Parts: sequence; structure tokens; C-alpha cells
Amino acid sequence: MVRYAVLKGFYELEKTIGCGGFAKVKLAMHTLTGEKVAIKIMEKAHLGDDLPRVELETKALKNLSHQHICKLFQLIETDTHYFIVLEYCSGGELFDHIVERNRLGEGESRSFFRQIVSAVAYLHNIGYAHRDLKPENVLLDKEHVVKLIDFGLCAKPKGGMDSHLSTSCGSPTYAAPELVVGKRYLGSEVDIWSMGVLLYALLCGCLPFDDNNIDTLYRKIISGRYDEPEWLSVGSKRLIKSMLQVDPKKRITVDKLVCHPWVTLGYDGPVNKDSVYDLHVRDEECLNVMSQYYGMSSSELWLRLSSWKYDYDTATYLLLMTRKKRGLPVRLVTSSHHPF
Ligand SMILES: O=C(Nc1ccc2c(c1)CCNCC2)c1ccc(-c2cn[nH]c2)cc1OCc1ccccc1
Repeated sequence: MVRYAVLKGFYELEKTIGCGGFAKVKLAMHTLTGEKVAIKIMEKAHLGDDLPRVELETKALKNLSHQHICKLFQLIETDTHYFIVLEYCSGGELFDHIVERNRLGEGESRSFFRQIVSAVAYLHNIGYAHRDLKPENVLLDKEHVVKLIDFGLCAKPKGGMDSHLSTSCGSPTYAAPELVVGKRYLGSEVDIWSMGVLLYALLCGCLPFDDNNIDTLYRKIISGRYDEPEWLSVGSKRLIKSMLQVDPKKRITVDKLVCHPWVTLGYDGPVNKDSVYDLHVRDEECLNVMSQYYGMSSSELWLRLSSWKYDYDTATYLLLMTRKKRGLPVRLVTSSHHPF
């Protein structure tokens, strides 16, 4: 049978680029715009108790629109599968970038770290915590711009960012001490700890707490003690120390991070924590191009688009917007352009 018949005519599937725990990521081309996308494919039968994570991720992604967060374009659900159509991040994982360079210099680390802080500050300000920040969840696009992924564990606590969570989740290596001992914790505080581990990985090329034995690993995390390689500057050591505080109440907050002297060194100001694009903007040029193609008026088409169903029309509109942001012509591809 044709694999993934539901995509036929809408996306040209290309190779599989990643097989995560319960998901497979395939490259594809969005037929109408010719834009490359990544499609995260999950078989419902294999998801088991991970099913709620998919709902959580898709619900979160619909409300997120930020230059350093991987954009959601379309959601497709069949009886057997979920398909999440996402922004194409051809730079791969930040993790691989660090490994192939052994470690990054302070300048390059600062550039990546500022983008991660921008994304996390945005998340915290709209009441979300990621809770699974790790190098594998930091992707790069082709210009090496940071794109945060995998909001399968993110939380938007009912009582806002001051209400405690208790679900133990995320990967132990990056998990904060309070998470590891099973205490109730604040999502924002565990994100700061994980960002401390991320910054350490950028600057040192290894992890502050690591061990094959999980109990030894937990003991190291709870102790809060880690090596400081001799190449670390005093500023770097101070910043890492302020994030890897065992007591979450002593840990630096993201609002302090955005204007921290190490983070702003060489830049003309604090990290911009706002999104450069608002979530549901009406763009006349994109609307016109689509309405001509669909043979309807812009206002009629906007009526359909502004319910944000994250269907193929949403994907087409959002992909035209990304083309526009990249200075590419805002146009749709009639079938004759595609060779097959
Ligand atoms: O576009 C994504 N990945 C991606 C696209 C193109 C290329 C590469 C990678 C690197 C491998 N060489 C080919 C170029 C891509 C986009 C979104 C998501 C995603 C968003 N929520 N969850 C997953 C995952 C993605 O990937 C996973 C991956 C696969 C292989 C390695 C590195 C990363």
C-alpha cells in the first residue's frame, strides 16, 4: 500500500533523517510552495503511554511562535498515525556541532546560548516550561540559527509559573537535583538548571554530571559538584555556577539571565525575549497569492485561515510567510513546475 497515503499530493516525502524514541522524522517538500519541511511521524500503536505527550506537544506548539522555536505548520491525524509538519532545520543538532568541534569558544557559545535564553525567556513569559532542555533538542537551521524542539514534556501549569509540578520527566543527565530526588519543583527552575548543563556542554565539550551508573549520576547531580576545566574564564565559571545551584531558590532566573554581564558581553544589550513575529498575523501579500490560487476573495480565505486549524491551508500560508521572511518570492507552484 502507498505509505502514508494521507500525504499524497500535499507533500513529496524524501528520506528519513532521524528515528527518535517513538517518532521518525522524514524530510519532505510541501507541494504548493515547494518549501522543505520535516515531518515527525508517530504510530499510535507504538505510542502507548507516550500518547499524552503528543497532545501536549501539539497543543503547546500551536501557541508558540518565536524565531528560536521550531515552527509547527500542520497537524494530521489518521486512525493509525500522527503527522506533525515542522520547520526544516538542516543544520541538525547543536550536539553534533559541539562534538565535531570538540568544544566551542566563548564567543560562539555565547551566540548559541543567547538564542536559547531568548527562546526559554519567551516560553517562561507566556507560562510554559520546556522541562526537557538538552543539546539534542536544540537544532540549527541552515544559517545555524537555533531552533528549540520537542515540547513533548513542556508544561503550562494551571496555576501559572509559580505553581509546582511533580511529574518526573526529562533525561536524568540534564535533570535538576529537585527533579532527581522527586521533590515538587517549578518548571522554570528546572529549565535554568538544564540551560546550565547546556552552557557547560558548549564551553567544555562534555557534561558536568555524567556516569554510566544511574545512581552514581544522581549522587553527582545532587552534590552539585562538577569539574571546571582550566580554559573556562572567570565569567563563564560564575555564570555556570549561578545556574547549577542545587537549591532552586538560589538559582538565577531567566529575567536575570537576559541581562547577565557574560550573556551581554560584546552585544549591544540584553537578550531579546520577545518573538519577532506575532502568532496570527494577517499578511495581505500571502493572502492575495493564496486567494487567487483558490479562486476566492482574501477576506473569505482569511475567514478560513483565522480559525488556525493547522490544516494544509495553514501550512501553505505559514510557509509563504517563511518565504517572505527569507526574502524569497511569495508564490505558489502550479503542478507544471514539479517535474514528477
Ligand atoms: O529538519 C530537521 N532535521 C534535519 C533536516 C535536514 C538535515 C538534517 C536534519 C541533518 C542531517 N543531514 C541532512 C540535513 C528536523 C526538524 C524538526 C525536528 C523535530 C521537531 N520536533 N521534533 C523533532 C527534527 C528534525 O531533525 C531531527 C534530526 C534528524 C537527524 C539529525 C539531526 C536532527
